[in-house]
Amino acid sequence: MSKAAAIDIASVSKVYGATTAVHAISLKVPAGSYCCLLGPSGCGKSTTLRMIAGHESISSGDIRLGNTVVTDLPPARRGTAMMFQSYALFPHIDVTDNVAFSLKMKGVAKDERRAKALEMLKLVQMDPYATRRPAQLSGGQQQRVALARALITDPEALLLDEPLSALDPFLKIRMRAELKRLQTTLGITFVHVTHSQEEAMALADLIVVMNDGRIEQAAHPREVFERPATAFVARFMGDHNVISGRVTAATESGVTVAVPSGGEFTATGGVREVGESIDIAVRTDKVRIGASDAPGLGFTGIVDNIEYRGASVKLTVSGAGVQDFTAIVSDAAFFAAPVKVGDAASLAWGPEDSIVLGRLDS
Ligand SMILES: Nc1ncnc2c1ncn2[C@@H]1O[C@H](COP(=O)(O)OP(=O)(O)OP(=O)(O)O)[C@@H](O)[C@H]1O
Repeated sequence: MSKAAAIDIASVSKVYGATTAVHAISLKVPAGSYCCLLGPSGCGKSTTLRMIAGHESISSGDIRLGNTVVTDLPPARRGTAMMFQSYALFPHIDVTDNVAFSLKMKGVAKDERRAKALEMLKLVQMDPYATRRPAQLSGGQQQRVALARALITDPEALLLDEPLSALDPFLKIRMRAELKRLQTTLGITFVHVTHSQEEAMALADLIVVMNDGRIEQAAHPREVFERPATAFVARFMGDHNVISGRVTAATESGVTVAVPSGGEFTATGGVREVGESIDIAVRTDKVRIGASDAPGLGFTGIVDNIEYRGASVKLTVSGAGVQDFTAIVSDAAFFAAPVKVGDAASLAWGPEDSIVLGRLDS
């Protein structure tokens, strides 16, 4: 129905007085992709989105939408539409007029704009509510109206700032599926800001992990999960243990790392030099209880905590200079040889489950 545009962010910064909210980030979002900007509060994701939308000026760098440099264009001339966290519907007019509002601003005749609004309401399954006022709708319904209102301008890219954060957990999951369906149906580029890893994993085909105004990693969710680029990404995505230490041996295929007053661990990938301080990551779900059959791929420690999670059991073990190392094992594996808090336990993992994390250069 609409055409999708690629978004090219080239060395874009945002400075507010003494605060640099975004530090010279560069990112290419392919046309028609579902991109999630993910990161903790204050990392600069909303500022980045607002700069794409044109609601925030760009301190330096350029943004292109398709072949057009939009850096200095007003929001309405960029080919983007934005859906805000608070849906900001007009309370005194009905749903149809709310959706038709931007067409009214453009001088489109009443019948034509109401017909187009109804078409958009059908797209989000809200046509039965066309004559209601916003106050007569639930939060989820208001959100659908806000979506229809953003889509009526036929944007090449839809920008969404925490669109699901006001919804209850049940509705959140339903609307998540709706957003994905809409994006697939329309085929346009979506850029969605969220602080939820789960939401980003469920929706995106490009996750951009931000921290302190910089991009730590931009990749497909599977790659972000399987090959986190930095210790920040590994910790933020969860499900990884991060071990810090100094390189004592390095080959082309990997390293050995000594933990201060602790053990030595091996990890694959990432060319590193002896003496460097680095982080390695071990996936929590790849750890098993039992002695390691290779040096550097396990340790023995004391069990600090055990949480039963139904299909799995989460164990926290400290030893070999490593604190609160997490292992998630299947319930069958755990109950075959159960351990208690305070017991000594050996943990082990495979060579491919321990990887070298990169550094954040710059
Ligand atoms: N108008 C402003 N004036 C000064 N500083 C600002 C302004 N807007 C944002 N900032 C600062 O810029 C940084 C990034 O803010 P931003 O809103 O982009 O973060 P965020 O990742 O979207 O956070 P949240 O999830 O809390 O919305 C923060 O340190 C914030 O305090």
